[in-house]
Amino acid sequence: MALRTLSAKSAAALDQELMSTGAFSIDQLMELAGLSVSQAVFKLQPLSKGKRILVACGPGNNGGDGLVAARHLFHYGYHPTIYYPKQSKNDLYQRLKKQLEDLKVPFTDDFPSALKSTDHIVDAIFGFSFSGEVREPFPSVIEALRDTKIPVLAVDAPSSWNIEDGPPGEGPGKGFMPEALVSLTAPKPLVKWFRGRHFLGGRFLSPEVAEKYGLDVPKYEGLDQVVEVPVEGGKL
Ligand SMILES: NC(=O)C1=CN([C@@H]2O[C@H](COP(=O)(O)OP(=O)(O)OC[C@H]3O[C@@H](n4cnc5c(N)ncnc54)[C@H](O)[C@@H]3O)[C@@H](O)[C@H]2O)[C@H](O)CC1
Ligand SMILES: [K+]
Repeated sequence: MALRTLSAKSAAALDQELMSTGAFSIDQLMELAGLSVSQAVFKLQPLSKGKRILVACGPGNNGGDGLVAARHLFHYGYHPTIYYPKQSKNDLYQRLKKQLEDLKVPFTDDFPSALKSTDHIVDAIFGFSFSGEVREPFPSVIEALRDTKIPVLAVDAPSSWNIEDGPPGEGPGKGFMPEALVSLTAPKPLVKWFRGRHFLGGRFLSPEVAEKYGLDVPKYEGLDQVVEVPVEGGKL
């Protein structure tokens, strides 16, 4: 049975509730999200299969999840490289960036070259607040993600997909189908169109909040922050 999904509006409302009555801070939520992303990478791309991970980060919190994931990946023994062309001045992102710089994690402006020397890609460009047509400088990046043979893990949404209606019928993201997706807290409606390996992260929700939003909480194993879940029509 397919997991219940959360619309973009409900996902934003849930985050707001977690940060108000739930008493979480944005830093905590992003840290947990990024930790889940890093564990999904570990499951898809064990160190023995290649350590070079290109993390493409967008301007919002989806990009922040990517920055956090990169830090964890460094400590697991991977060699992350960051593409982060639209950097926010916000203190949270600046601190995440500083933490990576202190680890000597490289930042690159040259996405096509970075793509030639990586084993896996994390798409942390846009999440549930994406809307409209992809604006510069991201169209060519989305096209490259669409065309590459290197596996891509999408964070919360394949970037450029409409959160409710799924893959775009035109534009750079037309035909973009990442190998894997890690949904944060709950899958978004776009998951209906997704064909690939699907992970869920969010092992911190209280039973009350899960019930209020009608969310399924699958069984996480051991210390895992992600669990692999079936895609619609697929089997595990
Ligand atoms: N619940 C959790 O586990 C958490 C998930 N998190 C992640 O946060 C994103 C949502 O973050 P938000 O900042 O609201 O938005 P996005 O990152 O999706 O994008 C906003 C960013 O992108 C720009 N933008 C929007 N549309 C376009 C466009 N067409 N072209 C170019 N740029 C565009 C917009 O201007 C903003 O700058 C969620 O998916 C999770 O990944 C959090 O970490 C909290 C906990
Ligand atoms: K994404």
